[in-house]
Amino acid sequence: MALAASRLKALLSPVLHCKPTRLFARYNVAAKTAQLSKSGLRLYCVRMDSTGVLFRQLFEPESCTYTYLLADADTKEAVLIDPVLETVDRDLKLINELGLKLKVAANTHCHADHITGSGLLKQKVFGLKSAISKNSGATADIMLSDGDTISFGKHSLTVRETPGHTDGCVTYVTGDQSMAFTGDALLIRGCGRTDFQQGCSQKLYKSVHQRIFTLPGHCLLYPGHDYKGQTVSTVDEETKFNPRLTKPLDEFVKIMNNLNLPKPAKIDIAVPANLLHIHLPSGGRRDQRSCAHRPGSGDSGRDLKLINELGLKLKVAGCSQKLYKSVHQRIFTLPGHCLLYPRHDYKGDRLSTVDEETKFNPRLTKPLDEFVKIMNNLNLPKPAKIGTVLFCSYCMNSRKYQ
Ligand SMILES: N[C@@H](CCC(=O)N[C@@H](CSS)C(=O)NCC(=O)O)C(=O)O
Repeated sequence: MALAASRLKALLSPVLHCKPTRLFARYNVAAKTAQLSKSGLRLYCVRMDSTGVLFRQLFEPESCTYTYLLADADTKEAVLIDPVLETVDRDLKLINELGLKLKVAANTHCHADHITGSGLLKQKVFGLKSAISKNSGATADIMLSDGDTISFGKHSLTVRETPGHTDGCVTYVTGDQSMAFTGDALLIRGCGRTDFQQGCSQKLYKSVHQRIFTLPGHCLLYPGHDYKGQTVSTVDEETKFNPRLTKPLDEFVKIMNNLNLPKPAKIDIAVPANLLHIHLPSGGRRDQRSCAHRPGSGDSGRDLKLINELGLKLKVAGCSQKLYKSVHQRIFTLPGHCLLYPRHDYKGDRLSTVDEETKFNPRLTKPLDEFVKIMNNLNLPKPAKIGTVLFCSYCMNSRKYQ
């Protein structure tokens, strides 16, 4: 019993050791053992202050990602920061159990190591809005800029742009500046890597020093990941003990240039999926072509293995009916003289016109049923890189997302 109590105290120390400011004296802090993972015991924190912010820190063990749930205890309006695809059902169960109304799924950035849960959540929660920085290159219902706020009941989160790990990284700060959700800009005693996705050590250093370390010293810092079982820190702690960011800029840059971290295992899938499907079919950009241009496409065997491991169903087939409707309603309705530039051509034709295609396209001038038959009998070999490239159309077609 005594051992359990001392262990709990040790686990809670980052929270309990915060300066007991007037604000914190009002916090009722409790913690509950939540999950066991590779790296040991995990917590999720339960905090409610007298102003009525309900808070949960949730953990996804495979990518070591933290998802944060914040809600107004009176109105029950809630925001979920950085949901992960694999834990959407767990998060929704908790949200329902607590009787909350999830309003916004807010991403701190376009993740490279896991697929955001925003899209799937949008399928499951009527009226839910996704949010991400306008600098992220991704699409969402709410495209955030510095200083924007996300409200939940009488509470809000303010957006601070903190680029460096990626161009579109933001930190969400509670209205009273008692908590900040730093995504991958600042990790506990660490920081996000800067070796891909527009990463820039100089930018990251400036972001952390100017936009995070300038918050009140007692401000609790909640990172996007932790790989060692740490759950929370404070501005005071990180300005004193962060082994990278307490260094002068030139030393920081050297450290970052020599991290030699392996690429995240899911980067080839996560980045395109997150860029294109921050919100999935209910309105996201459905541009399959873009997938081919995302960095890192390559090992389709590995990607297929991962898709299987994730229990996803790869359904790469398009839908002839949808395509027919799209072309007839959205392309053939353009002016007859409109020049059409295809994405690919295998015969050397570089352009056509609406007039020409409506008259001479051997497939699309046919009635729908004939078109479907033609399409079902093309018998083309699968593109060599299908595992990587068409992951995105998987997202568009899988029943899971429809
Ligand atoms: N092994 C993990 C990826 C670990 C990793 O690279 N984490 C990123 C954040 S997710 S892109 C990072 O910035 N780490 C910084 C650090 O110092 O660890 C995987 O394969 O997913």
